[in-house]
Amino acid sequence: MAAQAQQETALGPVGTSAHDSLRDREISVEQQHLDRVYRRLEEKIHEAEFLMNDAAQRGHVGTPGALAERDAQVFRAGIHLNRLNNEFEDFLFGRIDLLLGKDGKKGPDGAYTAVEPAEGAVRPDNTADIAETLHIGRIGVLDEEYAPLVIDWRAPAAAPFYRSTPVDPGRVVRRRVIRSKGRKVLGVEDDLMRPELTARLDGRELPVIGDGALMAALGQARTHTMRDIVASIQAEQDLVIRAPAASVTYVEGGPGTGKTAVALHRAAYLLYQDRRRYAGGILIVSPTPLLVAYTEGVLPSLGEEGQVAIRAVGSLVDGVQATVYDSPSVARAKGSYRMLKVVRKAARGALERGDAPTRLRVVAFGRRIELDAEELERVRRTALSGTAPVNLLRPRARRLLLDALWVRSGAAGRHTDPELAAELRSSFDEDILCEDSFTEFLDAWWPELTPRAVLDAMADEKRLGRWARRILTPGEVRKVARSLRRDGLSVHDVAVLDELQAVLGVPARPRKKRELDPLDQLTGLEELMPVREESQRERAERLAQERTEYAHVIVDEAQDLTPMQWRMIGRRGRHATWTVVGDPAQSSWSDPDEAAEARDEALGTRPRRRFTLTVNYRNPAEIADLAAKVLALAMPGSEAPSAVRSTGVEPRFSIARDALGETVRAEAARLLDMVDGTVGVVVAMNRRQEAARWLDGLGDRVVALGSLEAKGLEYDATVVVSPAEIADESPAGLRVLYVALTRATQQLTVVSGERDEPDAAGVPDLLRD
Ligand SMILES: Nc1ncnc2c1ncn2[C@@H]1O[C@H](COP(=O)(O)OP(=O)(O)OP(=O)(O)O)[C@@H](O)[C@H]1O
Repeated sequence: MAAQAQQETALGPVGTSAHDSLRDREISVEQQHLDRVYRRLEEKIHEAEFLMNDAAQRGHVGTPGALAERDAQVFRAGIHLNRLNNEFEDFLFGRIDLLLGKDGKKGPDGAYTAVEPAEGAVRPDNTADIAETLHIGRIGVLDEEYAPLVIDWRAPAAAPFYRSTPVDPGRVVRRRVIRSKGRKVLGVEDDLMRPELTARLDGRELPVIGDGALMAALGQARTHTMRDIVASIQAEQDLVIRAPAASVTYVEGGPGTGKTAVALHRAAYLLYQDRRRYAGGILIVSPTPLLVAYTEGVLPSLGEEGQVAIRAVGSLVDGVQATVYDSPSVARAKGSYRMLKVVRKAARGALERGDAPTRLRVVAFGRRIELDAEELERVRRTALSGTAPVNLLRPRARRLLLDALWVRSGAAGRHTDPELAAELRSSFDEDILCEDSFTEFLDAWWPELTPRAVLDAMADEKRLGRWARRILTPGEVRKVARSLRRDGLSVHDVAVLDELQAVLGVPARPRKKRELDPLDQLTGLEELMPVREESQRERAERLAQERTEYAHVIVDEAQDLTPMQWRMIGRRGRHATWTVVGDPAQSSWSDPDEAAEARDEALGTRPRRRFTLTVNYRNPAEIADLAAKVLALAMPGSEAPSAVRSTGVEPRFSIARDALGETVRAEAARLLDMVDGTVGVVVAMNRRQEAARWLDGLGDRVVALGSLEAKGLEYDATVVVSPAEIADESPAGLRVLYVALTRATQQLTVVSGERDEPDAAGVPDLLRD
């Protein structure tokens, strides 16, 4: 608003056409710049292609030095081409006009580095000249003279674009967001950071267009994929994105404060800062596959393909994609620290199978020797003592069996001479080891256990009962065993599988010799080479398969992780730096203290850098105010973030008398007519399938979601079905309801059933004052 006022004062009263012509003129100024940028990009693409061809022509032979140089050249050109060829929707999106800086120093990107204006940059009569104009884009582009045509948004010189505010403007006079599609500039929106100044650029007064980019961005209709926020990152968010990578960056903030967006932009920023280091991989852990699908396009739109693996917590183990949810009580048993104890017992106990041999018979020195069940049991117990991974104990078990057979053979006391005794023993062992029956026995009696096989063994209620004695209640044992007999793994089973993998261990196998390209060895750069044919998802999957640990781990919706899940993620970041984002008020986990302990164990003693995000960019105030009522019940005393805008549209309440499905369908259809984008219908988890049927035929702008699946997502409009059902689903139900109520960017309808005890206006008990 300040910007508009300034514009009108500067130009005098203006009619619409004057207004439009000023806007058109400014658009054409930016268009000229964008044309120049594209001309330069084309030159760079030709250059990169030339370099690639030139390098290829140098062939595969040469001195190691020449080959290394060739490879490095191909690498650089490849990265470049990959970036340049990326069709960015709005390649160039920002501009700042700056006062003269304190010193005349330039940074590596060709821009002046000073944050504060030089003395005298503003004259006593509050006039000033613009000394520098910087354009900000998704990647940096230099002109022929190495002057910056576009500054990469992650470069230090771009920071004032995000950090500058009218309260603390630094050198920035005007901040402009440029909207473009392909090569065409469509619009500009300006914010004036120093409204008190009359600033001149090339002798003309600096014009100001529009009333700010943030509101324009927030008002846009939502699709099923998240957009980047690169053109409108706010100052408090920028501090998080650019925080140093070291140790743990811990970010809290209520719904809609941009935690997910910030986490994704931070991944892109870290790669920009230190690409080599993060070639070790960045892992982003997301709560659901729906949120992975929703966010997965953001990094490519920021110019980052590969290097970052975004994975749902149910897909962290290779080859597994769990989407099934356990009932709250089963989830609680499987996710808690108690399960760790059960898993450790199961991993050892799984060797005792009904079909395992109970007698070992061998022939050595021409005699038959036998170990009975009791003896075998004793050997097994001795072998299993301690905590070493079960699969690595097979050689120890074999040795103990040989010892027991040796004792049983009676040959032990035959020689007093130690050398002769040792020789005799070694030929005894050899005799047995080359017998097929011994190896067959060992394979059956001490097989290599897979996590899956042990999990299957846990599905047997009797066996699980033994392993979980005094750890789980009999009721829990029954329910957990039953859940494991169902088809398909649950999200919580995945952490159990991963723990089993750690407890069982993988025995060393003879290594297959990999055929190496000698160039790989020379440079080690093959990991960094962009492979253009691969999509982000394919590359992430490939990288994840190759990797068990990452250089940086970003955890989104961290408040939901169970202790077992923290352990699983912790194993992937033992040497990593971390960014952890979450909101305790949205936690669907019933025991936050236990989860906090597991989190602290995963993060170790690394120092924490804490940030809080305070502004809700998603919900209009009308929806945020309603959700705040549930927050007050779920977490009394905690503060809701303040909504940045208001739409004047109050949430709507509707009562479904006997026809829940029909009412929900009608409300969803109504919202589809009112908004351009998406509609989400959030129901209690056990109504998921039913709800999908209610919406049959309404088109793909509307989706039905279980309450736990709504996590992190957003829609133009939402229908929240029976708050009471959602709240009663689990001990964390009120917090889950808070999540459900905070998904809409424009409109919210609450449908109540009988259980909600709605008043005459349809407002359910839980949402009344
Ligand atoms: N600076 C910004 N400019 C424009 N849009 C923004 C900005 N910050 C956040 N948003 C938008 O606000 C919405 C909420 O952001 P995001 O999903 O990252 O929030 P969140 O804190 O993760 O929310 P939740 O905790 O509810 O999952 C998104 O649509 C995001 O694009």
